[in-house]
Amino acid sequence: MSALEIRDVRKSYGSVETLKGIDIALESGEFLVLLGSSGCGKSTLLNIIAGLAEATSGDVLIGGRSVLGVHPKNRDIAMVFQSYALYPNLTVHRNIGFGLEMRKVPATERDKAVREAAKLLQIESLLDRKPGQLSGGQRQRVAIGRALVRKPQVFLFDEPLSNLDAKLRLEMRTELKRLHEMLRTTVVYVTHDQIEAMTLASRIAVMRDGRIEQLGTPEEIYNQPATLYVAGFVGAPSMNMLEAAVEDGKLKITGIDARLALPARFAGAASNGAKVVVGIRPEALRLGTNSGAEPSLPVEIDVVELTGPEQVTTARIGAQRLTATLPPQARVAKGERCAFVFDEDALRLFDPATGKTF
Ligand SMILES: Nc1ncnc2c1ncn2[C@@H]1O[C@H](COP(=O)(O)OP(=O)(O)OP(=O)(O)O)[C@@H](O)[C@H]1O
Repeated sequence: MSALEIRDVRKSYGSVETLKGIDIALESGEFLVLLGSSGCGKSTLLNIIAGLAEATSGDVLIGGRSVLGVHPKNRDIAMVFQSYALYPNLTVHRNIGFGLEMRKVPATERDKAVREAAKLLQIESLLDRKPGQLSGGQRQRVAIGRALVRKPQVFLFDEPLSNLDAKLRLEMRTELKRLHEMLRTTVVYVTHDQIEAMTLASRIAVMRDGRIEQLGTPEEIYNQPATLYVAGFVGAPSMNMLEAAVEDGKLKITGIDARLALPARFAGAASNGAKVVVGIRPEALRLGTNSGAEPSLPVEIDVVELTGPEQVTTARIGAQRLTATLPPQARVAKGERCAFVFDEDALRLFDPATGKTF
């Protein structure tokens, strides 16, 4: 039995279909990240799971039970929002215990649960303060504490870190990962931050325009993107995409004479004459020579940006561009002609007509 199952969920606002048939089944303990750009329907889906919005059709099952029509507070879920929604006049202790207080949980039991959560979140010393006396990160911990004490079957997070500054975001991300590894509660987490998705998720659903474009482990999403959209969305700098065509069993990059061998794994899929998009990650490219010993692309260096751990190097290849993340000691200069080499395994091929991988 799945901990959470979403069956062909659709949602329309008037004549606009915001969710166009979403299917997901989560095992207990999974950490699912809904990843996608603004407006793709992530929050709508989360709100439908929470019971804050109603699906136009389809079903949501929590622990094998359909929760359609079930009030949010009876769904055995707890939600953490981007705006922490704490009660400013109540102490941290009462904020964390508020849900339990509403359910008439006796004070001693409540106190025990609050202290347990506070200990997990390392905010025991703050229990007597009011939210106004806390930093952003501490407030977010309180909001998480309030969800924790309910011991729900599923945690729902809606961009919980987006109000924090970069450093704190990173700390809280690690904290969330630690908490999940400890508690192993099923999580659905909405973000548009691909690093958050890659680091936290056991699986990522990349959403686009009301649909799931790809559902897979972070490793699958990164290494085997199913579509050009996914390939471009995950990874920074993003995957290089070169226009090319299949000619006599080779890949001819548009606008230059260079040809690459067509890897055997694509031989049956991409037919002669077919236009293709060649995908290759910036970190798969190295400086090398056009000796023919390994696949190589002739380039002219255009922009070199040292970020500290690497040099993000953008080069021209005909009228197209290629970005390589090179080690800081690589000697490259604007205007230089050289070759980027790579392992054949790193090459991805997409059909520009459908956007899908071959
Ligand atoms: N109550 C509503 N009435 C009408 N349209 C809505 C309503 N709520 C959401 N939408 C629309 O549905 C689409 C999906 O919105 P949703 O908030 O789910 O996207 P999102 O992926 O979470 O985006 P963001 O990252 O910006 O929050 C958007 O086009 C939005 O304008």
